Amino acid sequence: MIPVYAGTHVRDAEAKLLRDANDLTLMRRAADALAHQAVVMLKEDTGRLYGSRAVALVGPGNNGGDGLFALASLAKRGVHTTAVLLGAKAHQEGLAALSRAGGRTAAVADLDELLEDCDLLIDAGYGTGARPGLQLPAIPRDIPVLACDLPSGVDSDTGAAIDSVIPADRTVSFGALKTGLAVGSGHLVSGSICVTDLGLGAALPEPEAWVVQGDDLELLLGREEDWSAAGRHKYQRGVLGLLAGSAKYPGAAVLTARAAVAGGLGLLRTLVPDAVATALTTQVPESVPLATPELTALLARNRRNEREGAARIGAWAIGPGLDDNEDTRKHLAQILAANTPCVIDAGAFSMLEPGEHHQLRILTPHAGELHALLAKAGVRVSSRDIAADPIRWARWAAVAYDSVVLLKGPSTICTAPDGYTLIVHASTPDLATAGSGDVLTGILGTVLAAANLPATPTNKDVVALGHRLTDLAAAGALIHAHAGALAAHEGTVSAVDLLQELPRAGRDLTFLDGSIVRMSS
Ligand SMILES: NC(=O)C1=CN([C@@H]2O[C@H](COP(=O)(O)OP(=O)(O)OC[C@H]3O[C@@H](n4cnc5c(N)ncnc54)[C@H](O)[C@@H]3O)[C@@H](O)[C@H]2O)[C@@H](O)CC1
Ligand SMILES: Nc1ncnc2c1ncn2[C@@H]1O[C@H](COP(=O)(O)OP(=O)(O)O)[C@@H](O)[C@H]1O
Repeated sequence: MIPVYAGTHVRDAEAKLLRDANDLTLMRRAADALAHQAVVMLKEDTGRLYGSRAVALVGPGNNGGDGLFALASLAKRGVHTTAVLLGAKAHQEGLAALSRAGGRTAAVADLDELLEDCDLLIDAGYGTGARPGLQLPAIPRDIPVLACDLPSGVDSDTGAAIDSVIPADRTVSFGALKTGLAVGSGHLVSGSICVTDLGLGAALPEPEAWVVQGDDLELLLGREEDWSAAGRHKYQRGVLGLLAGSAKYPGAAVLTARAAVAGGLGLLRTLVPDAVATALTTQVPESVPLATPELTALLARNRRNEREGAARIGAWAIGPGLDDNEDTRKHLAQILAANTPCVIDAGAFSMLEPGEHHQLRILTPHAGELHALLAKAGVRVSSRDIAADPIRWARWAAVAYDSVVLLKGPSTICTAPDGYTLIVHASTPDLATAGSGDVLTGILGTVLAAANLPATPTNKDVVALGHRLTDLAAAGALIHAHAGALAAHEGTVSAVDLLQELPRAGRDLTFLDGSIVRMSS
């Protein structure tokens, strides 16, 4: 897992470490790392370094300073370098270094002409010190872009980006991975990220979150595989209850059920409306229907916390395709009252109330659903605001609903009520396809059922269990993302494609495209 820090915290840590404002130690280290990546990109794109052309957008602060020192180092290696000054002032020592190395400066008015013959654009306009109101020049899409610390106009604390942001092919981030590069638009416009260690170490506060990597799966699942695992019977491998589907959305229940079964579940018990029952039995023959009278008896046993056996449902997956009506409200109330760990999605949100409870819950909204959940809790925030600061609003909902929240999107954010946060990067934009979220709910249900969590956590272990639940949520998102990567490898991705890749995804998760952030020193 890679720790993530708010950009302003990294800036504070850098300031703490420097003896005075004229100390250029860190800036030189940052500029060296930037120049190194520029060399790599120029060689990759043009096959040469000497005689190639690099243009940098240079802002008035230290970010611009990094860019000027990096250009100077490129100029010394035979690259034609030009610094386009965005503001009235620029870093003085950086300008002097560039001039000594034979580089030149130009005004924004000259940019279009310079870009006609340019092998690399370095975006060293604005970094962690950017304030709202920036406007950047348009850059043709075919020019490779290297961002200095973060693409200009990305909020390093939240990931919000201005409309004129220049998407980078690569970003060299200094000191630590910043939140603004890990989530939101910032993640989408930063390309491949390389983090350069500036030795900030103890000057940094606690990380704000962690980005999960493919090989973290076992750690997150916390599976204790000993010799007895092979001797487990199906009830010990996990029994999941499913409350899902409606005449309007029968497919959602089928997708969730199929995902749960493909994830390696012991047994699936299904509570679905008649309109869905036949489809479910035909398409998921492994599932066993659960009638209403049997549900009441089962839940009574759950309340007594009997550990295993056919009679116990270890976890519930609730919501995909669910209709808000009297029957489902009754069933939902019964299930929630039994305090079994559960994952709650989609159609169940309209029937959920904020407030405290004694149950381990994972809520899995997308930004639109989070907006509605927060509105019900008295918090007025638009889906757009949520996309601009997803960690903040996911945390609000986790507190309001006393639940782990898994906020879906290009970066999936899993957060516990105490603020513990994990980020899972999507492997492919193709994951945003109808039914993909239903598949995720099935995966999460299976992960929960297999985890053998206590039905009623005591106050003492509520924080630890919140973290465990967050880890499991991230594990589910990771498997989902990896299934997406495998399916995308074959072509475009549908929810059924994801299902087909699930058995493999859980097993061979060693890397995830798009989630790898390289750390260098
Ligand atoms: N603090 C340090 O010790 C280090 C900082 N480094 C670099 O320094 C950057 C932070 O430097 P700064 O704090 O100087 O901040 P920036 O260089 O990110 O931006 C601040 C400058 O931009 C101007 N500015 C910001 N928003 C504006 C707006 N909307 N319109 C017009 N002008 C605007 C400010 O007036 C100021 O001159 C980091 O991102 C990183 O690139 C690195 O050199 C490593 C060491
Ligand atoms: N732009 C995106 N790139 C990658 N993954 C995305 C993107 N947008 C959404 N996702 C993922 O796609 C899935 C969609 O879930 P959801 O919106 O619930 O779909 P549905 O309701 O149709 O099943 C989630 O796992 C989400 O994280």
